[in-house]
Amino acid sequence: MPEEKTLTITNGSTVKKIPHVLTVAGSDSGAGAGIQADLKACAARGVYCSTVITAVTAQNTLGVQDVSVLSEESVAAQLKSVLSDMRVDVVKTGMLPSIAMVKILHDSLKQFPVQALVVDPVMVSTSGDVLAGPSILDTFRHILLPMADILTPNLKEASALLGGLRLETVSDMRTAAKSLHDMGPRNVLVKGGDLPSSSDAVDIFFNGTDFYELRSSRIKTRNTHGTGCTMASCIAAELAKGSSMLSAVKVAKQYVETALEYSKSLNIGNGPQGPFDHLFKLKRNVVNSSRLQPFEPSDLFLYAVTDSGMNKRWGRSITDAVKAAVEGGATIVQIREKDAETGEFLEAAKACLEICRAHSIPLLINDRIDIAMACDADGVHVGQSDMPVKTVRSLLGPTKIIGVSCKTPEHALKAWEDGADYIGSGGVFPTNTKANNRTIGLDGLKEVCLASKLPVVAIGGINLSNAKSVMELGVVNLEGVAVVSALFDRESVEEETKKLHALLTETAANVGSAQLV
Ligand SMILES: Nc1ncnc2c1ncn2[C@@H]1O[C@H](COP(=O)(O)OP(=O)(O)O)[C@@H](O)[C@H]1O
Ligand SMILES: Cc1ncc(COP(=O)(O)O)c(N)n1
Ligand SMILES: [Mg+2]
Repeated sequence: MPEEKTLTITNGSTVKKIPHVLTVAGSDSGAGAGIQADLKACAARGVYCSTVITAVTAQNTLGVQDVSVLSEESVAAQLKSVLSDMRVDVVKTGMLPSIAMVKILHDSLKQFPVQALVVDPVMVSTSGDVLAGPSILDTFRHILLPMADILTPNLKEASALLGGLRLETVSDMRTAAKSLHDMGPRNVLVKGGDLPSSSDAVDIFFNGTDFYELRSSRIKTRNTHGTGCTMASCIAAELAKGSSMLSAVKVAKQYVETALEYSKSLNIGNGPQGPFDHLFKLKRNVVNSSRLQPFEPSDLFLYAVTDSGMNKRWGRSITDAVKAAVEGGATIVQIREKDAETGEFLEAAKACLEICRAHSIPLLINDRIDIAMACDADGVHVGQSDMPVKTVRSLLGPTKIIGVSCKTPEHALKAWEDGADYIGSGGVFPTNTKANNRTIGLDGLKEVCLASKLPVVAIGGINLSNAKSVMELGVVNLEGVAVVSALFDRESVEEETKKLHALLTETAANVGSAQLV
């Protein structure tokens, strides 16, 4: 995951830093919500998660059968243990069942300040069971809300905090977001999962100045237990990675939607509200058991992109070209056929897929989502003017790899919000492979990498004589180089790939021992 990559040198040794969220919440024995949802959501987002347990609930898909509230001393001790030792970036709160616990949290955060506090004011479970009684409302209003960087109530919680205000429309949700903001939290997200009349799942985000209406399709599923906890944890995770608040909220919404879509027909328990699968990404291609590993940023190390014109010039078939690149050490292949007949392209893609599968490396298709779907390729690569990433994601499902070409930090941020897996950035150097392609240079590449939340592969005019200068940038998120001419416009594709692989390996060894910026 890209977020693990900040390397720091202390006394000559290399230390890995991982963003860290602490959740202060209740345990759910059914593991759909509460602490268990928080752990899974953070794991799915590549963030470390520590836990302070406030209560132990006996819960399943039918409802809440029992609640045991932990002692205040235990909660205070857990908070001290984690906060005094473990460098927490963001704290997320869920079930806080007593006034004293809110006060203890307040005092702990005064003593050990963190970068942000995400408050999910859990009061009533979706099954209708009370998790924190109305006597806590004043403490929430006067102590908890003013501490929050973001407050994420559902409709019932927003209504309770506002003294029973009726919330039935999106316009009511805006009014509620504004009134809650007046109580002190820096940002408010009123979640509309339970909005009765809406065919979309609509949330309202308010930052004190602007309102944002965040919409996703409403997934038809019984498996929505834990959506609120997951949403708040995912926001916390993205904030811990350094994201802005609006971006964190958008990513969290997209993540919940994708997880629900992927889990819509899961069947766990006999009750009306089931849990969903947070770790759906780990299941990539398991069904076809052809490529068991999920996408790894290191797959981008030596990225071979085929070119139909070059293959023609050298009298090679696409499959011969791909086979040579793979045998020379390419770590991922993209087939880019701008003028092939569809039937012919599909047959070639199937043959290339077999070669790549035999070597356990991913095969992506440039632009042609239909071809990728037809041959069950590992994913696609799209440009800024091709099909939008969100649409591609909905067509290909959550587990396929989606790459997108980005020239600016804004492109990079959007790619991440829309659910891409990596970005290609360039042209780094001038190139003849693509007409009218603006060169961004090493400086432009560096700027994109620093802004990106996704792994980056550099592309455009990269060859044996300049690849070293690209990798020596030593910038975070830069995982490798993508090459066209330097491999495929040559006599021996395999030899050229081997040479480039050796050069990249040597450069990576030198860069790896220096500090990343
Ligand atoms: N069926 C659904 N399809 C898509 N998104 C949903 C669905 N149900 C809830 N959500 C989303 O999940 C997040 C949690 O919202 P909600 O379920 O209202 O909170 P809570 O779980 O705290 O009651 C929100 O972003 C909401 O829009
Ligand atoms: C221990 C615990 N904490 C929170 C919730 C809320 O669940 P949801 O995320 O569906 O609002 C829950 N049901 N149990
Ligand atoms: Mg919910």
